[in-house]
Amino acid sequence: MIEIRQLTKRYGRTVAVDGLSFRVEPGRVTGFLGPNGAGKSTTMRMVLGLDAPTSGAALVNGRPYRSIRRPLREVGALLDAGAVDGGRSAVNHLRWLARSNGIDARRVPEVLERVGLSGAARTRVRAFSLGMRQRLGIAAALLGDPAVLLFDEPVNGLDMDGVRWIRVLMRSLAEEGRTVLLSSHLMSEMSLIADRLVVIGQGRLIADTTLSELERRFDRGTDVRSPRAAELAEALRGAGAEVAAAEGGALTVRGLEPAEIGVIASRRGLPVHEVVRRGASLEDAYLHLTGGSVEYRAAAAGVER
Ligand SMILES: Nc1ncnc2c1ncn2[C@@H]1O[C@H](COP(=O)(O)OP(=O)(O)OP(=O)(O)O)[C@@H](O)[C@H]1O
Repeated sequence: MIEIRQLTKRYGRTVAVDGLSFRVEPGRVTGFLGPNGAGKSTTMRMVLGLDAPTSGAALVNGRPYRSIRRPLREVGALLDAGAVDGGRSAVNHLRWLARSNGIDARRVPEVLERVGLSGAARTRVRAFSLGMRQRLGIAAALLGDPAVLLFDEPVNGLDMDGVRWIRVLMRSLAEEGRTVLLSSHLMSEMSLIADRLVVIGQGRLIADTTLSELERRFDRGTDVRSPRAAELAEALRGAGAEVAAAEGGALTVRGLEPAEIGVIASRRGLPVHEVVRRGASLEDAYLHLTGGSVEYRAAAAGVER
């Protein structure tokens, strides 16, 4: 479990994190989402004891990171996949990490296998692609078999296969009962991977929600086309739906599933020519939530004044 309590971090006049509070529970994948400069990395660095809070607390399993005796066994993290000595092979890098943290060297082939790098174990890291570096960073995070995992932008630069692979891995880590927090500035990626979302903007909490709750809140409904649209609209409203006129004479219906719309129409003998479930636009939801909190917009407003 990760607990962020009224966490604030100032760098001179910049407030990077501003009274932030949330919890990351075990057994699920939590996405930490926010535009560039929102304060995600700063928050993660404070969880990992790499930066001291100006006020408030970031706790791992109830304690500040710096008071944990064997941190790699409790918390694994990938912050910057580039921060590895390129002259070392993957296996040597991990062996060195294991040795300096009192971790059994037998973990090294296990984690290489888990991230799909067994075949490249002896290759020097400088020859690795970005995706392979990400995998190596994840292997390092898993080395101490920790219950809490943090990944900063783990899908950065990965192709669709890489994103899918990360999704499967993150889910399996959560299913093992671990606490998994991963950051991204892209809703499209987070919606594929996370089931809970903590959204921040300008260092503040904007939303702490589940993906399904967000989909429900930002549901765009179902478009229905009928030559007897007015009668159908009345029948659907009578069943509790919210009905609006859409483009080209169609109706946009919220509050009823397509199957329910079909049943109501057929009971009334009303012909239906088309039913299209539009679902939620999570990108719209994200823009709606973070609108106004984007750093460059705030900066531009400052220039205008
Ligand atoms: N060491 C530092 N010194 C001064 N300002 C900093 C420092 N680290 C971060 N900041 C500022 O704090 C704010 C939050 O930055 P942070 O890197 O935490 O955001 P982020 O959400 O991780 O963004 P990104 O998605 O771009 O990585 C930004 O305005 C950034 O410029």
